Amino acid sequence: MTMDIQEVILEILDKGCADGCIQDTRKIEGFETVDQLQVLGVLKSLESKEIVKYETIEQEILTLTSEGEEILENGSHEVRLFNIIPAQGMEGLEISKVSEILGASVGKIGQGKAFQNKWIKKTADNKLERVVDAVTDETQKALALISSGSIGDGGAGVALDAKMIKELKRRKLIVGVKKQTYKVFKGQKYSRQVKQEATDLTYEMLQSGSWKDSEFKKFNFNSKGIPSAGGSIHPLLKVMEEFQQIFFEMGFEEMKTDKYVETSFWNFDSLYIPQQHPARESQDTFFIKDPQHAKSLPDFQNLVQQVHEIGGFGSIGYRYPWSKTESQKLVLRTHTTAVSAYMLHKLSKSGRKLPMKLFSIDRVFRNESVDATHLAEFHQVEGVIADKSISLGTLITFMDVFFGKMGIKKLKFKPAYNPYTEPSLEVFSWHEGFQKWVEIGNSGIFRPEMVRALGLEPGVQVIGFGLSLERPTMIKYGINNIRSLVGHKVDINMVKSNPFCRLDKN
Ligand SMILES: N[C@@H](Cc1ccccc1)C(=O)O
Repeated sequence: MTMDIQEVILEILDKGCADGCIQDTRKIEGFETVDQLQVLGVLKSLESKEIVKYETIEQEILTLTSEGEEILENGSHEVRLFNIIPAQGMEGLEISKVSEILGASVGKIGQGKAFQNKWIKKTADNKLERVVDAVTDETQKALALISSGSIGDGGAGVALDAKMIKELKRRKLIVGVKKQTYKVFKGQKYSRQVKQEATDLTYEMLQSGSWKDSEFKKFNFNSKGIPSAGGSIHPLLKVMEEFQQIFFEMGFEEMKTDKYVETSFWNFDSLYIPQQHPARESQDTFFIKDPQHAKSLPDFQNLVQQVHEIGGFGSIGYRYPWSKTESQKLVLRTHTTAVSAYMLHKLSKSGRKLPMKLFSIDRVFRNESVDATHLAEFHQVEGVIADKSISLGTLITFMDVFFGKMGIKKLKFKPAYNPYTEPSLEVFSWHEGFQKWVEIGNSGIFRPEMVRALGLEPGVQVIGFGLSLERPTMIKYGINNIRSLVGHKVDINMVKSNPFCRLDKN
């Protein structure tokens, strides 16, 4: 049977009941087979529109067991026992006869109860005699009440107290199941007709003016919302964006880093890295097989060659024969400093005003053995500043500000070596979580052999620093294997479920 639950409830409320409410939704005519959960759904929806109010009542529904049913039909054991004993004044019944007439179990329980109720007594010659005239079968009556579902109405005149129910349960004549039922009242906005609530203000409503009389569905601020099915931003990209933001805040311009293949010239020679440097060997660098060499080199190659071979700008150079073919070798760039060198040259040639503040965040490649924290490719975050009267103090102050914006307050610098910077500083930060100093980057003041050859004027200094993007991302997202962050083993769910993070947390 399909029944409009809402319609029935509203109809009853409309007619009005004793105190204007429905006492028990379970007792509504025709609701015997209706699931109260369905009723609850209707009540909730009506309540949200303030059409009804309701209270939940925890109710114990009692049902008879098969033994209970049997007693309902034949009477209780004790009454059946009482009934086979002759009336008062007459000779009693021999105990041994009891089980013959009633069966062992009924007889035994019946005797126990009848003695307890002081209905019978035992004579010296093992006979049972009545002590009272007549008895009423309270058990059977209680079961009849339970069976008819009229408990609580008090109609039959038998008080079915908690003690009796407990006793019937103990005797396994009834079982109780906890269920919920509802008491329903008219709400403040009670109406027989339920208006369909609008969920959106539409163009049509505005045009026709119907919005004035429309009821709008309330927002449910507790609703979690539907998880978005579309793309999510990878943690590396989120952290990248945060770095970008810091650079922009500090007045940096982003460099174009879309070429993974560079000449050795830009990757090494222009940075005053000698051609015999171990970083230029194939264990450290990926060389391109086809084509192996760039067709030409920039026009200031002679100056670079000269600085390497005999020096200049106050330097005596490395004093070795510089090879053009070596410089033409194509490589997968090992650092984005290749791009910084290119941009410093290009911008100073075009007469760009100082200071020049440039940054990049992009992929670099190193022929390293891969493990849980190293891949043959990673992302480098790099910044350079060219200006007059820049000193080591400027570099340190800059780093304090830059890393401070990421929430990294405690920095320590350690002297290091780079062929292209002097002095060079390794940057360490105090990691609260790990309770130790962690290396976060590398930095320095670019050597005159490099920046003067690139075309920067005398008196202009350039500071630079670089760090990996993966390291802070792994720390932030608690990822300890780099392969979970980059490459084919990345779990798409990890990408979807990780929120945007701010670098300044822990
Ligand atoms: N190129 C360096 C980073 C760096 C950039 C600029 C100046 C000093 C150091 C590296 O690979 O680690």
